Amino acid sequence: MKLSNIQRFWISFVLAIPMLIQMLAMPFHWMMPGYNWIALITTTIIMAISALPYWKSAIAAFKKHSANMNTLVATGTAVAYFYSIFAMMTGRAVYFESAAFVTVFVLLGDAMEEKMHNNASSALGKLMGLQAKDAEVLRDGKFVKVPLDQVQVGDLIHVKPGEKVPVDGKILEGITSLDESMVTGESIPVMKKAGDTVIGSTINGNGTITFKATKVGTDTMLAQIVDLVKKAQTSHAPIQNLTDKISNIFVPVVMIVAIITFVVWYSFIGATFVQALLFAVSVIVIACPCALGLATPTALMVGTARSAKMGVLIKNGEVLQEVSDIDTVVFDKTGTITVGKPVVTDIVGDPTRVLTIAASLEESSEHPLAAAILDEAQAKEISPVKVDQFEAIEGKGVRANYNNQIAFVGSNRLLVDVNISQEMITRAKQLQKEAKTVVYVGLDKKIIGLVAIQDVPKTSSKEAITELKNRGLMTVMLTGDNERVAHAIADEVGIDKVIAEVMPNDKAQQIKKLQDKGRKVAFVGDGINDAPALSTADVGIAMGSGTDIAIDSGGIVLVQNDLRGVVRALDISKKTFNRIKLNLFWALIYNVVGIPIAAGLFAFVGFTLSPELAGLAMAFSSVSVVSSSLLLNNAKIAGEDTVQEPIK
Ligand SMILES: Nc1ncnc2c1ncn2[C@@H]1O[C@H](COP(=O)(O)OP(=O)(O)OP(=O)(O)O)[C@@H](O)[C@H]1O
Ligand SMILES: [Cu+]
Ligand SMILES: [Mg+2]
Repeated sequence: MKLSNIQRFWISFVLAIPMLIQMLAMPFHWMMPGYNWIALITTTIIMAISALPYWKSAIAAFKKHSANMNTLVATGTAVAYFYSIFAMMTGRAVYFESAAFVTVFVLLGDAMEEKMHNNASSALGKLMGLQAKDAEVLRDGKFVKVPLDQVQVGDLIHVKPGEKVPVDGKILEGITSLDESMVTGESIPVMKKAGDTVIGSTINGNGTITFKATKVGTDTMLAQIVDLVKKAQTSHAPIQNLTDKISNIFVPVVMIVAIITFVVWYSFIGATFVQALLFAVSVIVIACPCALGLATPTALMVGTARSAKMGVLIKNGEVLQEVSDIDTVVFDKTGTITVGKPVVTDIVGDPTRVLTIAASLEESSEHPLAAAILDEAQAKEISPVKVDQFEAIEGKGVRANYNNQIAFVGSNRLLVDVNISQEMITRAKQLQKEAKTVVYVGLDKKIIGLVAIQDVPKTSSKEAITELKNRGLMTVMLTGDNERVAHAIADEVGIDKVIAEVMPNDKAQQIKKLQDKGRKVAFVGDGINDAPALSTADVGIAMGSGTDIAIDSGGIVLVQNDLRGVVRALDISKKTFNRIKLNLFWALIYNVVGIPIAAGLFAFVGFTLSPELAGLAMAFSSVSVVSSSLLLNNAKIAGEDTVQEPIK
């Protein structure tokens, strides 16, 4: 049977109670009958079930010629324990309580960490518990209730007012509002209609919908979020390497200091062998750097869980640490700053002719601009005609044979060797200044018209960018679109710098350029075609799209398609990382101050620490570090509109 740290703590604690009573009774000169034997037996059990793992780890480290925190715990407890056995056999005073209490106190820190871990995962468990138990699924022409695990991709599901959406899917019929706060952190219900995606475990408002299941079981968004947060919580932050390094130097140094303490007290000051030994043991115990070991993981655990509740998924500790150094945020334009749903606003030239040619060519394109043109054609009841030799020219447009003539639709980069009227050029510039993307439609080496397409900024973009600028960050827009359009949109949302007319493949290169200038860059994109840019940046922030959050290239995934998530990600990461630094500082300071006291430097003013008091002080430092991490739950984060239930 393997005991948990919490169990080991309680067993040791209960067993140590007789020794506690004896310690408290000491000033009254009361001696527990048979105390030595009671202490021997209880301490032996405590050593066997609670201290042994520390000893084993210390021995394993010793064999590899290294030392760790357990080396200190093991040495301290072993010295006190074996000396006491020797003392008992030779009729001297015993110090079993030192060995016992130090073990209890070290375990207190470990047990607290375990408890915190359990709570964090049960909070995640609660998130999973939000799932519906069953679903009303269409089977053999009728909607019937089936258990959740029998729902399959493609099933048609009926959701009534107030019910939970069982799995992820796409609405086929009905209009409703959904409370998605449990997944996205957004407290305002979201309107949903046919064609929109729904997320499993969200709560239906007062409409009735029928939707088609697209993701079930472990593929659902909620399952993915839980998975991601779990991984993040057990991940490593680079600053931890520093902790390990400190421990590596620290432990041998402490052992030497302990030996010096013993020698000085015994040989030079003339203390008894036992007194000198106790000073040395106190030094070893108070130096135990377990608070140092708790500083990073506990803060990481709270920080990542907290951010997940706000719809910001930070993949690991390394990302969290990187984010706190960021000084530049680069945004993709389409779909990131803008809504990503471009609409045709103006047509220059013969509208029917221009749209017919444009739509015929765009039919084979997957570009968002193509979708806008096709929507417009459909609205005007213009049907595309078949073209041949279709060719997509990346970052420029499309070309094809239209009625045996070469036709193209695209940016001004395609305007080589073609005739264009001065009037068209002027109109194009004008439209671009209105933040509209101009697409030229050419036929047989002549521009026959323009299509102006607008993609408006999201309402939240300006606020988010202002917040980022308030925090002293430089904001940059990166786009394949025309310079004038890019500037018009940048001005609208307050972006500092524009890098326009960038070929899709060069986006990563542009980020590299900024990095070469010494900038620490975060790139925000939709994760669909900006994977290279996302992975080149120091931190890649991928905007969630629909129900898919398994975006590999981003270090951070925003569940909501909203730039305010970037601000939150930044704030939480900074706060968590600062907390880690504060924790480390306290853990270190505490050892620096504690060791001289334990070594008896203040004995001349009558101030000394017995090993068990040193153990108590050490436990106190662990407890304060854990509490400090928990306080992250209460830290204020910008834009947090709901009162969050803290994760303990
Ligand atoms: N299928 C297309 N139809 C019409 N024009 C196109 C097409 N593909 C590209 N273009 C032209 O090339 C330009 C650059 O395209 P690209 O895909 O690189 O960037 P974008 O989607 O406009 O902007 P962003 O980089 O912000 O996503 C577009 O602005 C447009 O003028
Ligand atoms: Cu410790
Ligand atoms: Mg694009």
